Amino acid sequence: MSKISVKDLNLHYGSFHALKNINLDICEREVTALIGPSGCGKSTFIRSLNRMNDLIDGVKIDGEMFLEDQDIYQPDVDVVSLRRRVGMVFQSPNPFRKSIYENVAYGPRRYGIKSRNQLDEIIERSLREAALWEEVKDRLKSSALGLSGGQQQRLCIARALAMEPEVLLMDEPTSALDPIATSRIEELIDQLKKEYTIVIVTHSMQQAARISDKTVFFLMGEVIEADDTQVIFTSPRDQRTEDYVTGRFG
Ligand SMILES: Nc1ncnc2c1ncn2[C@@H]1O[C@H](COP(=O)(O)OP(=O)(O)OP(=O)(O)O)[C@@H](O)[C@H]1O
Repeated sequence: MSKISVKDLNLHYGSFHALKNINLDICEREVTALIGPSGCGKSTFIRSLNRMNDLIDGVKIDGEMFLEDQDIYQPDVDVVSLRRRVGMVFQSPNPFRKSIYENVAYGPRRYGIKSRNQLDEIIERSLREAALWEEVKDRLKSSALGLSGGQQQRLCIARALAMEPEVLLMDEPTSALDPIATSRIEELIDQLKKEYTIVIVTHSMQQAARISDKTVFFLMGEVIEADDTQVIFTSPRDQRTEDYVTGRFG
């Protein structure tokens, strides 16, 4: 079932046409990988899924983007609650200069949850879901900055999960991590897709092939091909997709 449906989406940064007529469905409880060469618009597209581009001066966006039955670009949409439904994890782990506990409690507190018991429950659930609980349960009050890079990234995932999102956007979440930390995050993504719809930008073809159900190939602001990951990597329809996934791209 389609969770997000994008229709004729165009995005301009000033006079630069960064996303060109994008039409795409993102399925519920699947991992969708966005691939393509540097500058093709992957980050721009993933940021448009929770209106993060609204924060940039001079951006113009046309088209429709439905999250279930709501067009998220309608003027009456509450962007704060949209970002609650569509959470985001960034390229470099960016925990706050606070304790592990307070990092995860930050969002729920801002939404007015004050009860210690309720917060404790949210923190434990989120850290468990992010496969970090066992490693940190005895030092929840210690600084998040004392964690390893991979643990910090799982903490950022826990922070996003604390808001009970429906969709999780991940922009190159493992590019700053070593292979072991990367494989832990990949295993985690595989678990999380049982409950969440996940969209991930990756520069690694192997990663896209390993973890995603669907793959979308972007080139110069256009979607060239979107299909089952297996199809994209074994029998793509477009020559440009084939050239890219086989590493022949100039
Ligand atoms: N804030 C901005 N203002 C103007 N142009 C921008 C802005 N952000 C991105 N762009 C341009 O839009 C195009 C797409 O950029 P984007 O970051 O989405 O690409 P990408 O595929 O994610 O690249 P990479 O893989 O290198 O991260 C690029 O040409 C980039 O220079």
